[in-house]
Amino acid sequence: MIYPQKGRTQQGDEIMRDDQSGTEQNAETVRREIAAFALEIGAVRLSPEEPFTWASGYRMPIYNDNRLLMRYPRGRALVRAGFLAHAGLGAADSIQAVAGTASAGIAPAAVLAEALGIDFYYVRSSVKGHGLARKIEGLSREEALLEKPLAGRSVLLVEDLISTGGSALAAAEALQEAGANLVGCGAIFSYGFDEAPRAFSRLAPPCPLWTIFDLEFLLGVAAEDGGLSQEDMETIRRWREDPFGWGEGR
Ligand SMILES: O=P(O)(O)OC[C@H]1O[C@H](OP(=O)(O)OP(=O)(O)O)[C@H](O)[C@@H]1O
Ligand SMILES: O=C(O)c1cc(=O)[nH]c(=O)[nH]1
Repeated sequence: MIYPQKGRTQQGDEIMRDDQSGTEQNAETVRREIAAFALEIGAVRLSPEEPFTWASGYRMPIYNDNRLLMRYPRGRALVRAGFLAHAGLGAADSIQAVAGTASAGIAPAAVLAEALGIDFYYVRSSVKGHGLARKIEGLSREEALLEKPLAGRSVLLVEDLISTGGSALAAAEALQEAGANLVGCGAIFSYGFDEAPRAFSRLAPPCPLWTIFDLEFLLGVAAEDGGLSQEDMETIRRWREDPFGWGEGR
């Protein structure tokens, strides 16, 4: 058997060594590396001529595919380190479980649950139409018998990406309805639109929303490292003038 050389995409050990420190400096280092890596592997794609349709239905010229980050050992190590470095996880001791949003939030949530050595669930966007007919998967036999299966459990929701925040909000509501004490929602990436915090402000009790990095930060890294072409930077600049109106009539 031929074993692959340990290239950049397979490195991870050195990131994992001190990813528990949770300092701002560490968070900043990981944020830089994850943004640079996302650009390097082509996770950020631009297609103004044939726009992407987002989950919210909007037509947009940009698509950030975090699933590609999860493909690589280095990407998984950076995601793990990014979550662990976040100040919101300073109270990690009080978190009893991580719940991922289906489907792209499942892998990062499982990676984090493993790193913290705690339980893992995932939340479907709708109740499954067959089998156990569940919306929240991973309930123990005992939990499944309860009307509020997650009553009293402190759960962190993990999403891969926040655009309007609608998908994460739906999962958060499902967890709260199941009785969970939702301690926060952490995502790998956010576009930084006002829509997401606005959507989350509807939650009662409130749930802090935070991300490892956002579009503004990614563009800063791209400008310094040349991770995006001038043409792509210009496309993004024009789109950002009116992101939700950009796709009208296209
Ligand atoms: O903030 P929002 O406007 O809700 O958009 C973000 C959501 O869109 C994507 O999921 P998608 O529905 O494409 O499904 P997938 O996770 O199964 O790929 C992404 O994984 C987020 O869940
Ligand atoms: O809003 C979305 O659906 C969306 C945007 C994006 O950039 N990447 C993604 O996976 N989903």
